[in-house]
Amino acid sequence: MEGKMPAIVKTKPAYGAELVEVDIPKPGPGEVLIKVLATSICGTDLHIYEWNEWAQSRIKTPQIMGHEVAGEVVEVGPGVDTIQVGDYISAETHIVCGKCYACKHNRYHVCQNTKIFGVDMDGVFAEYAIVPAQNAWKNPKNMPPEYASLQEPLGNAVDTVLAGPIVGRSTFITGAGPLGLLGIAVAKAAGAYPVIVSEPSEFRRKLAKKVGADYVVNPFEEDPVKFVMDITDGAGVEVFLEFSGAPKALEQGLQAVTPGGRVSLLGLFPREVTFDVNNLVIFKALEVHGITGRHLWETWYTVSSLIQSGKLNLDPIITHKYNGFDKFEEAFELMRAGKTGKVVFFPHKK
Ligand SMILES: NC(=O)C1=CN([C@@H]2O[C@H](COP(=O)(O)OP(=O)(O)OC[C@H]3O[C@@H](n4cnc5c(N)ncnc54)[C@H](O)[C@@H]3O)[C@@H](O)[C@H]2O)C=CC1
Ligand SMILES: CC(=O)[C@H](N)C(=O)O
Ligand SMILES: [Zn+2]
Ligand SMILES: [Zn+2]
Repeated sequence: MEGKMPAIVKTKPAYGAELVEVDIPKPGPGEVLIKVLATSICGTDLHIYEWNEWAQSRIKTPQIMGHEVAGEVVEVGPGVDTIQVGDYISAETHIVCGKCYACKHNRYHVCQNTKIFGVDMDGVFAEYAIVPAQNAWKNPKNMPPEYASLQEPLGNAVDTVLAGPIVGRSTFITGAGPLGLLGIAVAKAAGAYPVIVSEPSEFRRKLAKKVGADYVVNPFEEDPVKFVMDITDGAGVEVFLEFSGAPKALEQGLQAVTPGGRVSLLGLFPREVTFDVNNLVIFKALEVHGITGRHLWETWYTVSSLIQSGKLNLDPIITHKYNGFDKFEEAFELMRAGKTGKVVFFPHKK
């Protein structure tokens, strides 16, 4: 395929990005070219857009942004025999080596040589994009592209929620950003009850209720730990899921989880965190899980089945849909202001 295409490019090592015409890429050995049908913004894209400390340490400009995607394969590179033209795919963002100690122990999600597209190489905020064939995930033809694009972050949420037993378990979630909202949807679909959500943004507390949260609390106005204890008759919750990356939320969640309960930590903290490990973890004998990426490939099977089951209440989470990329700056600013759930672009819709 020859020609030019619009793409959202991090052109300079500074705040923002630009919509520019770039060459449609050619798939190399082991790669496929997809027509991007839907692509969604992740919190990591926002870090890159804002050009925070982490982004400055990791991103090489100029680079096409984005890593959440659903598309149709339009060209395959040399040596590709698992994927063919016409396949409808999404993509695992972690490109793993298959050779390191972690990969040899089937822990691909923590491969020591992970490269992430849209982070370490050109991404998918464009009309066409390159995906390594080893990272392609085939979608059922009837899965809406906006749902298919959400499978990657849904994978983070699934690994967070389903790190242990959840059916009938009382659950406390801190942070109802896009990922926390997906976590609420997964927890409810998996039978957690009650699901109690702590979130300072009123817009996102309302979204959390729409997605299925049983209780919501504003941690900036009332003590979420007391709120949880009142609901659980002083026992605390069986499960604490951290989706905010706020140090205070972490401490509150560890106080709110019942002794012997379990904890999943997905949120990334802005700096090192100090808290009373002896009394909040050790003497409570908590089971604590660090969550990153997605288990390859079982998490993708779980996500796809959950979406096809119709039990995931995703529609309230997709708050903004844009045809083309023209209004991408509006999209990023709204997300930055915490006034969105998931934001999806449809590059070919006019
Ligand atoms: N471990 C991993 O593999 C990945 C981790 N992440 C991280 O997961 C986190 C969630 O991602 P997004 O939803 O996109 O982030 P986000 O920043 O949009 O959402 C975080 C939410 O936490 C809320 N919050 C802030 N302080 C709080 C407090 N004290 N108590 C309760 N809620 C509070 C904010 O209002 C916001 O709605 C981020 O830290 C992100 O960097 C994202 C992708 C992958
Ligand atoms: C880097 C990312 O934001 C990505 N969603 C991931 O799972 O690693
Ligand atoms: Zn992401
Ligand atoms: Zn590896």
